[in-house]
Amino acid sequence: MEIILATVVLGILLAVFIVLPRLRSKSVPQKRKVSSNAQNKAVKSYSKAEVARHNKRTDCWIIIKDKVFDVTSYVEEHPGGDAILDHAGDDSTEGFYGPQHATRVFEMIDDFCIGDLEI
Ligand code: HEM
Repeated sequence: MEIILATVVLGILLAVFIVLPRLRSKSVPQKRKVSSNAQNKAVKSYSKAEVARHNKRTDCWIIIKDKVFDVTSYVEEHPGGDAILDHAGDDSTEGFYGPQHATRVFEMIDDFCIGDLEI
């Protein structure tokens, strides 16, 4: 009986002082990491000259309304084919908001945004 009681008390002490603090300390840095990544993403900005260096099929950045998008992974998937490369490394705002794009396309670009254009 005493042995069982001692085991239960030891188990509770272990949970309170060792297992729970570890679980808590693991979750805190994870939260910090996510928020700092999100901040970096929002703050990053690129000059026109930097964007201009990414002007090919295998490395394609475009500018849409003062934001910079890395669409390299989308070039081959683009339903409009190579039209997405017309202004690779440059301002594609006019082409992007052309009549060929349904409004749902405007929501797709967020996934490709890498930052702001330096003004
Ligand atoms: C992130 C950037 C872009 C995305 C996500 C995107 C997406 C799409 C999608 C989904 C379509 C199919 C039509 C639709 O569903 O409305 C399309 C068609 C088209 N896109 Fe884009 N597009 C992008 C950039 C551009 C740019 C910069 C141009 C430049 C002119 C362009 C030109 C076209 C053309 C001409 C079509 C029509 C294809 C056809 O119907 O024959 N797109 N695009």
